[in-house]
Amino acid sequence: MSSVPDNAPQHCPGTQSEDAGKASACAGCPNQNICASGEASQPDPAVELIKQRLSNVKHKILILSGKGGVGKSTVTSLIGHGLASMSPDINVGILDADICGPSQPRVLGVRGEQVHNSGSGWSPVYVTDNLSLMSIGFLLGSPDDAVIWRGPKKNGMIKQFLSEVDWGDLDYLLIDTPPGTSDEHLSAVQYLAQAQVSGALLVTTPQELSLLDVRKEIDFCRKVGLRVLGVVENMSLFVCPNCKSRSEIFPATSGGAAAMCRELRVPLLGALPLEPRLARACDSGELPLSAPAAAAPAANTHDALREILDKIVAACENSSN
Ligand SMILES: Nc1ncnc2c1ncn2[C@@H]1O[C@H](COP(=O)(O)OP(=O)(O)OP(=O)(O)O)[C@@H](O)[C@H]1O
Repeated sequence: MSSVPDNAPQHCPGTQSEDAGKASACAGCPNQNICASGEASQPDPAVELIKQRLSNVKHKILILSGKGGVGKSTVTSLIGHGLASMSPDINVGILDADICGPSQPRVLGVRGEQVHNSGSGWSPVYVTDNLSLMSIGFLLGSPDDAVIWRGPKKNGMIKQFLSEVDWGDLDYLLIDTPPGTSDEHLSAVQYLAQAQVSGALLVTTPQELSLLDVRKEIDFCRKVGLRVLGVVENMSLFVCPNCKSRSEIFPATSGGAAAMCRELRVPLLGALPLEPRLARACDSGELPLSAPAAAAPAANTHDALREILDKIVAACENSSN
């Protein structure tokens, strides 16, 4: 991974270089003194702390999307609940690291719950017996409060989230990140460097606009050495509940996620339909997979989700072998 900070001048030799802080390019750089002292090349102690903290978590998955609003949080909650529903022995945690728009407490129906801090760290909120959630949403005074933080404060919160939540033993930890590739993503990847992340799962709609941004995410993953577990295409088709006709609400003019995955050689995990019942369940905080039959998503949504879950389980098992 590059050791050149974002705010570095042109021709920066990198913080790990022997010339760090001493090259002519370093003159006037705000980091020059730190680099020259050798401090910048020291590993951040948080990396080791996070490795220890997450040592009881078998599979850690980052959920990324290029664009906002493509359903990343919805898909994260569905996958989390879906994995937890496979067996009461499978323990799943969701870390809502979407610091500027934490929506998991609402989607999972635990808005207004309190998190407690004890000697062993923050306890997450339990959505079901084997599905837990930690979100900055729990720490805000009101759900309508806006979080306006600069980079260092956001990075500090990510570090705290990764190092101070007492998850207990988990089979899967899903880390729901903000849209795009920002400082927070880079920080998360750097903090998780020693924690053996299984990989990243990318969420997109079939629209070219969303796919363009997912291409950037895939490039990001490749640059930081993060394995792409696969892509989920969300809101791909709409099946009319009355006449059963199928429509592409977000047309896949360039072949959708399938064509992109073929071209970039990344796995397509599946496609979830546009399903009004999912949107309604998420708004009301009802877990769609536990909803009564009249409000539950249609069979094709369940089948699509099952296929995605099976592929995630297989990809994670593969990465730990
Ligand atoms: N498959 C789907 N069918 C119907 N509605 C959906 C589907 N997926 C997501 N939605 C709805 O789309 C809206 C946006 O979803 P969501 O909040 O999950 O997106 P997001 O990518 O996490 O957004 P952001 O990045 O801005 O937080 C929500 O109202 C959600 O209920």
